[in-house]
Amino acid sequence: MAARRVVVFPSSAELGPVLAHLVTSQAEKAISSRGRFTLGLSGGSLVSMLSKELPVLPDLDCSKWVVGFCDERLVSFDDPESTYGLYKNQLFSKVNIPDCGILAINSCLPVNECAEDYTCKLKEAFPGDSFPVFDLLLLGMGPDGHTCSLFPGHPLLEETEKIVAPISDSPKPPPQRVTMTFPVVNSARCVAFVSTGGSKAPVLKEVLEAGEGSGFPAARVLPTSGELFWLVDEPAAASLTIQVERLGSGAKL
Ligand SMILES: O=C(O)[C@H](O)[C@@H](O)[C@H](O)[C@H](O)COP(=O)(O)O
Repeated sequence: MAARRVVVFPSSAELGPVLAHLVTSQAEKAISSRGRFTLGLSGGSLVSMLSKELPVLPDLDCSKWVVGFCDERLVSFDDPESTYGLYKNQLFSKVNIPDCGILAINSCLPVNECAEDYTCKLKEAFPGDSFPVFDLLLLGMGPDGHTCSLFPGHPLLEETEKIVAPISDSPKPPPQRVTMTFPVVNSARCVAFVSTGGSKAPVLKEVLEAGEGSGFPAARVLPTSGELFWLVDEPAAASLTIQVERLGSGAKL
């Protein structure tokens, strides 16, 4: 595994622009070497952060982006709980990602079929990869240590074969979701967690300081050969005793 970087910002106001720069610099790198940029999005506070920061970047060109979802709630796209629906209204409407470059679930299907359908879409978008290799996955972490829709103690944590798994007993509503599995997450070239707020402090300490032994799903995100960033704010970092980097808004990672 490549080295992990834990970077602490005074608040999410300083973190946002640095995250946007990470996204665009990974995009440039990917497009110049492979002709496209594959990005996996998560919900939560990432939606508003990315929607605020990306569209204001001068000369942002997303015409070669392919965007998937690290997990998705199985609700219709016009439901306020739909991660796709939120991104559509807040981000996709403002940047030029081609419609064919957005890999969304089919929310009309029952959960098992929905996961199979999304698996097919990912396989088509990543021909030849046994697990899709995304250039960048953006992840959040809940105060319970979940990431994607991989929840503490859930059997899906042990999934080794599927690319996408259905879940119908999510402890966090809505109960029906589809999620990328750890083999996909850990195949990515770069993974960046964004975690802010004091409610994350105890779990962040466990995840970063006890690692996999903590048992928290977020601690199992250890890209096999990719980079791993933890971008956090001071309140989330309040209990950390490990060495961290401290950066402000003009910084580049
Ligand atoms: O599907 C969900 O229920 C959310 O998307 C959830 O998984 C979220 O990503 C994390 O709880 C982190 O949330 P924050 O980004 O708000 O910290």
